[in-house]
Amino acid sequence: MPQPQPTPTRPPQTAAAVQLDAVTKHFPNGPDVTVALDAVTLTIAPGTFTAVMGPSGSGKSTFLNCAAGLERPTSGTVRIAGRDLGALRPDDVTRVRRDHVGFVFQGYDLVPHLTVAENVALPVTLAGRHVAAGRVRSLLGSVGLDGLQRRLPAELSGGQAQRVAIARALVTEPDVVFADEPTGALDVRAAEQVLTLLRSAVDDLGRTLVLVTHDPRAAERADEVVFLADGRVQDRLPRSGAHEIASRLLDLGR
Ligand SMILES: Nc1ncnc2c1ncn2[C@@H]1O[C@H](COP(=O)(O)OP(=O)(O)OP(=O)(O)O)[C@@H](O)[C@H]1O
Repeated sequence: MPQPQPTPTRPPQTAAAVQLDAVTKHFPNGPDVTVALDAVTLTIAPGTFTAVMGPSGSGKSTFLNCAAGLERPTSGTVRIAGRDLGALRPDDVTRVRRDHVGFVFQGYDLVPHLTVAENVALPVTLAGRHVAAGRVRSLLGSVGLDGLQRRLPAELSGGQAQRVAIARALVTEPDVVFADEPTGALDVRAAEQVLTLLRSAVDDLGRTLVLVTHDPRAAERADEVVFLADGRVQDRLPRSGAHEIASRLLDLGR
């Protein structure tokens, strides 16, 4: 008689790049509680670009911080690449973030005394690994910054600094890139360049992008726009023009 074979252990199935189930986040507010997120359930498919919009105070940054594993929800579950962050020890959450997630923020967040090349390599060097100089050069080339690797952040324009931040977010080949208002401080032309780069990270590299923005022109590049209001998902819109997105946003405020 053939013996039954043991079931092979498989890595977790990752039909979703990011999965939020009933995620709630409360903040103490004097004697009261602010409900920043209220039972948010959302699946973000791999290789897609999702824009998150909503009025000020609607919970966008809290959503991003919880979805990226930077903040722990009060209740509910967040999965990145199939890993339930709430079930992991803090060190393991850090490892999931390091291995699977890249970040781009409005303020670029470059280290001022490190060169452009050192800033790009930082997520890898912080993890105790080495990144080949050629890889950093080619990433800088792909964001249009050939030849700037020895500059310091203070010697860059805002658009250049944000492109360095994008190269840094991509250096670990993350599954998901979270971006919080990455074009908020840029003029129209630099913003267009940054959005084109982020879009191509999705289309050409297969990354998943989750972008918080107030700008309908940024959101019109997304495959889906998720509208938050009062900490809840109020509306979703498949790829749409800036006018349609702006009018949905206005409707939320009514
Ligand atoms: N650390 C905190 N402590 C207390 N309350 C907080 C904290 N962070 C956020 N909040 C509150 O949670 C709610 C959601 O805030 P959040 O920053 O997520 O909104 P947002 O949509 O990103 O706003 P904005 O567009 O103005 O940046 C707000 O009422 C805010 O005051």
